[in-house]
Amino acid sequence: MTHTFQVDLRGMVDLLARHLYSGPRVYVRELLQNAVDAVTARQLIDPAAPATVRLTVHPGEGGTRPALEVVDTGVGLTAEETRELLATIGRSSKRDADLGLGRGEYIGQFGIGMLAAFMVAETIEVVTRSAREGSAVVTWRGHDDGTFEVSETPDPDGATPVGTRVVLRARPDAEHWFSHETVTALAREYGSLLPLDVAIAVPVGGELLWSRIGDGEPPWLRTYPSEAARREALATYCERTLGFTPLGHIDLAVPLTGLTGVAFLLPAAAPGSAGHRVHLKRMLVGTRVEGLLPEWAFFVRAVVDATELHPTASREQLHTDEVLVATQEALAAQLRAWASATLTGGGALARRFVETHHLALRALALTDPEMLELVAGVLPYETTDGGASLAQVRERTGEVLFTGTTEAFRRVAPVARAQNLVVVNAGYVYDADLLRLLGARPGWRVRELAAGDLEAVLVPLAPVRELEVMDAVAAAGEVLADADCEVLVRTYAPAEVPAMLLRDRDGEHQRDLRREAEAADDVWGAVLETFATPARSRRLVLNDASPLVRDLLAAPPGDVSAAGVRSLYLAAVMLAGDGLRPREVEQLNDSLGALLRAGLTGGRTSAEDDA
Ligand SMILES: Nc1ncnc2c1ncn2[C@@H]1O[C@H](COP(=O)(O)OP(=O)(O)OP(=O)(O)O)[C@@H](O)[C@H]1O
Repeated sequence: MTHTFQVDLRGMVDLLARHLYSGPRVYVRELLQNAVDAVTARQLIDPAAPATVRLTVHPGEGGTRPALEVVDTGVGLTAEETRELLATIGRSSKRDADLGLGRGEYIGQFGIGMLAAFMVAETIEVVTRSAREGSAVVTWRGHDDGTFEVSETPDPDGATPVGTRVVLRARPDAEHWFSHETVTALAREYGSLLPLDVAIAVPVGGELLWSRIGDGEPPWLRTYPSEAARREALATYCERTLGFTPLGHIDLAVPLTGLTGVAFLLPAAAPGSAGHRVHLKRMLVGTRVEGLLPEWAFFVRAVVDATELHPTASREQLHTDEVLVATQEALAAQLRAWASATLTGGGALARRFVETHHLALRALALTDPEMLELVAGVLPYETTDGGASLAQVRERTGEVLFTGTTEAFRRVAPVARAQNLVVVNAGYVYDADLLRLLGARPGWRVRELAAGDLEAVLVPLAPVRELEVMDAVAAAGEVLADADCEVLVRTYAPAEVPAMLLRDRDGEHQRDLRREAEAADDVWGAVLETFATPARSRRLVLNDASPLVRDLLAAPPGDVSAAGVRSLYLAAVMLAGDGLRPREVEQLNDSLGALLRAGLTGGRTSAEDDA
């Protein structure tokens, strides 16, 4: 024997309310949408038929619950259809070629919209007269316990006009969803761009006046007396719907998916995309819809309307399919073309755009080579020669030398600046990738600053001085042997910098290898040894222009000078942005202790005291 699935309506409604829709508010959208779809269907049969939707809120009085009435001049339903469509969850006339005309023209398609109404209604009454078979008026009454009744009243003279009246009576816990203000606000929010005559009754001095919902034509499609007037109207629209005054706007159009709209430039940098305001067939889908624009487009928020994109079942996001992907690609190309034209053209907007959205521009530059060259020409970077674009740096020096972190930049900047070495601070997000890509482009030489670059511009000592300090340097080298650090003396500006630590990526790698070799067993250690070169990976460059260093080099070898060398080294490590390890903290304390005691005892160390 074959059985039919039973549906627990309360359970289904609970599921919808809690897990599919963002909340009961969508019930207004579902009603509006059914009315609009019904009117669309009637227009296809009879283009001369009236096309209106009227909403009336009936406040609860004298023990009755508040109710919302929606009357449309749509296609209506026969008795058969009401049984078939309204009482079967998942059944929709809009998907089915037999029952309707396929889903192309309609907003609905899933056959669950009516259920949404049960999130707030105890009973739903539908009184309808079909445009196709209009001899009777059908009344369908559904209850939230899952039961319904249908009755038919003959109406051969057509006293009741073709169309449908839906009345929702509030559930006791949902009466607040039926206030005039709430219904008006929700209807305006969802229906502001609907192309039909949709109006809500406003009680004025005991009378009801019809107030039209929405503007009908999207503001970006209207005609304006001038480009300036259009710009202003769009800015006002952006303020009203998105809540900010835009720096400017970018027109969007993808004919393939019937998409039109505008992307508004945010007036301040945003950490990521806040989503977009998306309409499908003029009905609002959501105010924070994801996936429409590419990820790098976080400098804009868009408002669009499309006919061929598909919603998810909740109708609050877009369904990710190939149509959406193709649309996203087309929109990405339009944003890129706008950015390219604006940046090339220069001017006030281009300046504000670069100033405000440099991070987004970096992200954009990673998406295509042409944008990369353009961004390299306009994006300001901090360099040791003041603010400049990468193209300007290349022009000045033939090559772009950069530090990969801001800490590294701060460390080398004073010395590099004093030596006229132009170094770019490429420490921001995306910079490393950007410079790597740029380096691979013809005509660009891009390189991360290496220890050798700085060393090369530091002035070597005169031979006589070199001889003078030779022993002191060798002694200092021994002090720092355990830190894997070589000691050099050079003269450089500014004299206030007594020492600096130079490191190579390569050198650091060698250092790691050596450490591993020490820890590894003999065979593996020997293999690693073959890769490691004996050179030290770090170099402490003492500045012979610094009086402090000159004193240190002139001091007799011993605990005090060793403590001095150790302190300079550890200070340089900290300045390089590296934290001290526990062992190094101990060494720093020991060195400071030695120096302090020497100072307090007039140059003698505790060892000498003991003797
Ligand atoms: N105002 C109306 N006039 C005429 N037919 C209606 C009306 N409201 C609902 N219907 C019929 O009831 C069916 C079921 O409606 P329901 O809102 O549950 O689903 P849907 O609109 O088809 O799809 P979706 O779940 O995507 O909203 C519709 O397909 C339509 O045929």
